[in-house]
Amino acid sequence: MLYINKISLVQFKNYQQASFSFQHRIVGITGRNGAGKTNLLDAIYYLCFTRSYFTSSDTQNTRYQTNGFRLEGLLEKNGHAEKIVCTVKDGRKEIALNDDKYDRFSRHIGHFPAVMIAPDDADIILGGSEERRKWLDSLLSQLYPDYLDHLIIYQKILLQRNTLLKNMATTGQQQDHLLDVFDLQLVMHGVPVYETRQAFLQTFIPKVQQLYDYIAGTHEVVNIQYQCTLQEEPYAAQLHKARFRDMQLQRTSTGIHRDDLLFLLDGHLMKTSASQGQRKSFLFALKLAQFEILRQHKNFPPLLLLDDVFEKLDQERVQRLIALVAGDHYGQVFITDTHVERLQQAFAATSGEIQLINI
Ligand SMILES: Nc1ncnc2c1ncn2[C@@H]1O[C@H](COP(=O)(O)OP(=O)(O)OP(=O)(O)O)[C@@H](O)[C@H]1O
Repeated sequence: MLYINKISLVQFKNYQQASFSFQHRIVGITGRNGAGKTNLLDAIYYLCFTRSYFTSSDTQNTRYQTNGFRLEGLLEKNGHAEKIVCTVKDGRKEIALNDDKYDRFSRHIGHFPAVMIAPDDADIILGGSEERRKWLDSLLSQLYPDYLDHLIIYQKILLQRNTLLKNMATTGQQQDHLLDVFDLQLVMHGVPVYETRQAFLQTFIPKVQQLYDYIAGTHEVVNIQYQCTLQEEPYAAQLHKARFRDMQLQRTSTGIHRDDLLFLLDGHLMKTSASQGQRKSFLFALKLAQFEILRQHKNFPPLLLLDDVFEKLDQERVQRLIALVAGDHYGQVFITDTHVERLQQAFAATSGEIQLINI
């Protein structure tokens, strides 16, 4: 099991200094708009992922007019006490697990799995392909450390290759030998990422379908189509063929950095055809399926961070969601709402005892 027992925040977003202790499996966080409910969930997320769910800029995570922040979490994982400390000062970040500093933050990913469901998630459906890759990468990185390693190296090589293409255009100097080296490395690290994404989606889709039917309360066929240029022909051949075009474009036009996922409902593209309610149900199904996969893989449930769900779903669907997360195979659940009574009422019908924190 994974529990967070206490979190302390110093100069994190709107918090000057605060700590919160969590005694129950279900924790309700209430407070007026802008009180800092989402920021508290994000602090928990930060300790698990070494970054905010909402922004990659630590300046935005640092309280205005200060030069850094500190987060400390006391957790319990499978009976062992764990302490995570993250400090950011003058742009320098350090993360330590049980007082041991990480050389590479990516080593932390996957040890403290968590799933966040937040209002901005609609971008996964409505936004560009980058949003969908970001979501998929975050999930697969928690499952497979190798995946994250390949991805990090791939992105580094991609950047170098694109810089070379630009330099070649500026100087007029052909550097085929160097391009050959980059291409080889892109293949070495891109193909495993492609294979992992492809294989994962096969097992993932049935889970999303099952959860969609449950949350929506009706059956519509859900599908996720993986789109990758590597499906067409071997990557090495593709890079070779595209070299002239890449030189003209001054960027790498083929590879897993261009992948996309098509979300379909009854065969129609969700982005353009689904109703708002259908999209919301799908997002919950997607995130809860993610939770399910992580739970099976880790042998314990991840932390579940539910932000503003009452504003997003109608009462019937909220009640089905609450019944699900209050059940035994869910672990610690954090849920925010502006209305204390609404939160209490939602859990009243379940056996889950709720701790309420008003901020
Ligand atoms: N870097 C920062 N420094 C200080 N305050 C910040 C910083 N970033 C955000 N805030 C403040 O945090 C508040 C938003 O907090 P948060 O989103 O957690 O509120 P909330 O309780 O979830 O609100 P809602 O109910 O509207 O969703 C805003 O008042 C915002 O000005």
